[in-house]
Amino acid sequence: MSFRLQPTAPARPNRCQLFGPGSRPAIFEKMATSAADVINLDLEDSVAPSDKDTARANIIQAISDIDWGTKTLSVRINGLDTPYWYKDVVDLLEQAGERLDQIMIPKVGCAGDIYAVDALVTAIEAAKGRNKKITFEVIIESAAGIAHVEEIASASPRMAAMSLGAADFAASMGMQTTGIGGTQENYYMLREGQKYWSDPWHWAQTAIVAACRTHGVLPVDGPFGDFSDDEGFRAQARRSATLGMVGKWAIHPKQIAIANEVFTPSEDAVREAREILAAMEQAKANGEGATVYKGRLVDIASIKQAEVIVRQSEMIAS
Ligand SMILES: CC(C)(COP(=O)(O)OP(=O)(O)OC[C@H]1O[C@@H](n2cnc3c(N)ncnc32)[C@H](O)[C@@H]1OP(=O)(O)O)[C@@H](O)C(=O)NCCC(=O)NCCSC(=O)C[C@H](O)C(=O)O
Ligand SMILES: [Mg+2]
Repeated sequence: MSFRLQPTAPARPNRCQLFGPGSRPAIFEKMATSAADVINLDLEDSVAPSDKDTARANIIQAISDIDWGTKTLSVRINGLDTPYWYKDVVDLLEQAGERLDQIMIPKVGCAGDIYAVDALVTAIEAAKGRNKKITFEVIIESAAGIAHVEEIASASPRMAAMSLGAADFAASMGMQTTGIGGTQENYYMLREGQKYWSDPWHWAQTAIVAACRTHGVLPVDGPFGDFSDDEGFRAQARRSATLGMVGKWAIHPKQIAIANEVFTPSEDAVREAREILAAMEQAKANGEGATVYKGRLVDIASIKQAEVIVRQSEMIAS
């Protein structure tokens, strides 16, 4: 371990982030009563330019009027390359109640983007005497974003979460696909005439996970566009969870249950983790740093791996 200890990410459930356009207030109550841990009310790409003002007003109203329970309540503002974002921040921070937890900043390209929003948010919080400090989540969805992913993760103490936005990311990278996440037909290895599909999102996901874990930020997998493909969504979510991501977006309510299932450690996984911890306690009592569990080596690193699973399950249960 480095002399500098790895900071812990915010201890909150973040298995599923449910999105809904700010221009469609009829679904807000349904979002609030859903099983998603995080709600993302959108002002950005699911809202037409002509609807931006109405969507902003709908969201401000709904933040106070609707009972959002214990969910993390987040609003996705417009990108810093648009004429909308400053008004999103000013109106939300000046007019929305204290129930707002978080702002999602899309298409971030460098730490300076976070700095700009932080400066504006900090000034309004002070001017308005807001008691609760707003946290930030960002979307990595451009070549610049992934190239500067670590400076972005450490850009502000407000940073709480970071997602991969597969659609804009693919466009920015010039990828030959119109799919949003999942298997891409032409991304395969060929051996003895057989195709073996690889995961084109893998490298960006691991870069995000490493940057987030270095700086105590939650790494999250973004959208999976084909909401009729449950098994494709499940497979993508399982890969993300295996890599260290804590959750995934839902762009349709039917994706929520699958995300919650995948990002909640199973009873078997928790039982096994607890057994490994017990085996290592016994090893320690015997003066040993390693032992055998179900025919395989477990050692001091295994304690940390098992603790990740136990901590996740305890945090979700609490
Ligand atoms: C995708 C949708 C437009 C589909 O809506 P709809 O046609 O109404 O779907 P259904 O008829 O199947 O709906 C069934 C019931 O569920 C309710 N519903 C629908 N959507 C939601 C929702 N998001 N939250 C809660 N409830 C919802 C319907 O009202 C129906 O209810 P009932 O009649 O009572 O049975 C729509 O789902 C939608 O708008 N989804 C979110 C789109 C969005 O926000 N996109 C932005 C995020 S993805 C992105 O931006 C890309 C990213 O940035 C990147 O670059 O990768
Ligand atoms: Mg996007």
